[in-house]
Amino acid sequence: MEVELRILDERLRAQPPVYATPGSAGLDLRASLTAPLVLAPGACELVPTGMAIHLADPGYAALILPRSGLGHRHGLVLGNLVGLIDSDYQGELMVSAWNRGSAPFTIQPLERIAQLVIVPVVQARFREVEAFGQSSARGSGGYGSTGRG
Ligand SMILES: O=c1ccn([C@H]2C[C@H](O)[C@@H](COP(=O)(O)OP(=O)(O)OP(=O)(O)O)O2)c(=O)[nH]1
Ligand SMILES: [Mg+2]
Repeated sequence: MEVELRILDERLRAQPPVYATPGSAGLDLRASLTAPLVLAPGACELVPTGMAIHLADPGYAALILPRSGLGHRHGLVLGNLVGLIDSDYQGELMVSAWNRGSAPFTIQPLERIAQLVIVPVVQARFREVEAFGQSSARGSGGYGSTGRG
């Protein structure tokens, strides 16, 4: 699949967004910052990535996810938990960087802070009904209805 990409931060030309390994699902996103950004414990800041994509096809979306190492070891996750990039969004990709940890975390300029995963999407047609046409094994059971363990 080919996706249009705009580089908004010229420094990214030396470090373009690439899949780190042939099997990588995520494309690392860098912090388009000119100075280090200190995130106090609990702080959340919107960080630009210096790039924009246009998926164009409503059959796709992109998700912004935390990087595992930063999230687990340093508490750097996302203020929106997951970022959803619509196929018609053409603006700069933004990362809601949230320090959920107990120590300050400093984001360095151009540091890889999150990752982008492109996923297929189904836009359904919804047909209103009075009752569902088929019963299912689960029915309306949820929230632990199948028990624990
Ligand atoms: O982490 C994120 C999440 C969203 N976006 C951009 C792309 C997305 O297509 C747009 C809108 O996101 P969303 O629909 O999740 O936010 P909203 O609060 O519903 O805004 P809107 O009213 O613009 O749809 O913002 C980002 O750059 N980063
Ligand atoms: Mg929205």
